[in-house]
Amino acid sequence: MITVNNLSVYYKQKNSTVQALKDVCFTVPRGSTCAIIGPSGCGKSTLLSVLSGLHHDYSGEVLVDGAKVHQVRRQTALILQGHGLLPWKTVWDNAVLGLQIRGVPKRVMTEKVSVILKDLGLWEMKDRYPAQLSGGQRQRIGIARALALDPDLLLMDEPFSALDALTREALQKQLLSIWLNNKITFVLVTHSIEEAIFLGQRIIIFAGHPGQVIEIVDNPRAGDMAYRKTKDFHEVATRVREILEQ
Ligand SMILES: Nc1ncnc2c1ncn2[C@@H]1O[C@H](COP(=O)(O)OP(=O)(O)OP(=O)(O)O)[C@@H](O)[C@H]1O
Repeated sequence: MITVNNLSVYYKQKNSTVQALKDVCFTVPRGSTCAIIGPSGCGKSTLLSVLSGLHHDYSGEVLVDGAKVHQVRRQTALILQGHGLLPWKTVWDNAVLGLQIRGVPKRVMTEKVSVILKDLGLWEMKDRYPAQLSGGQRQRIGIARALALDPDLLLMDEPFSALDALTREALQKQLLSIWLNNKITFVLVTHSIEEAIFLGQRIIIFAGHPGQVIEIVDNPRAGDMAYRKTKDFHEVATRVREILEQ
């Protein structure tokens, strides 16, 4: 689904240039999950901007579904940290926003968003405003809005970082069931080793300034709800921690 070859990104400022990524190479198979982890400032968010088509000033090759990424792609959804909710709109109005912008007929929109809100446990609160919800519920509206667009690729930038541990685990599981039911490809940027291992079948470890890939760990058991409590899980966690500490 994703092929990245020798990707380098520079941010040009008035009097200087910052290189954010250097010679990044990796692939993500269709329908699989991938976690991107690395220290602050190593270019993870920049990578998501490139993959989403928001940042197209790069060198190297970036292909999504076989096509070069040079603009925002219709079937790619991006969920950012702040979830981008409009505070003056209700849960329902926030969730249908993307479909409204695309001019989807009201009946189709209502059917689709109703199912998604029910699946995500947001139906009862559809007339509330974001300020009247918990952090986890707000994050789920962001996910609902993204899913309503029927993406085949879901990109997430630290979606659960502001949540407490239990809410975070509940949302991780919810994300996995969405993935199991919809078979979309997802790429998640995270600072949490646990989260990367629970959710990422491929874990891409970044380091440095400019950011480079230092290791790619295959983690095929990600996606199994019972994985977190296994010995394998803790072994992979130790390995990833050692690589990050190098
Ligand atoms: N618009 C910009 N202009 C100039 N430099 C930028 C810009 N955006 C990011 N950078 C720089 O590019 C590098 C990578 O930033 P990026 O936000 O992609 O890292 P990150 O790994 O996502 O960081 P964090 O984990 O802290 O969110 C950093 O050195 C950052 O200062």
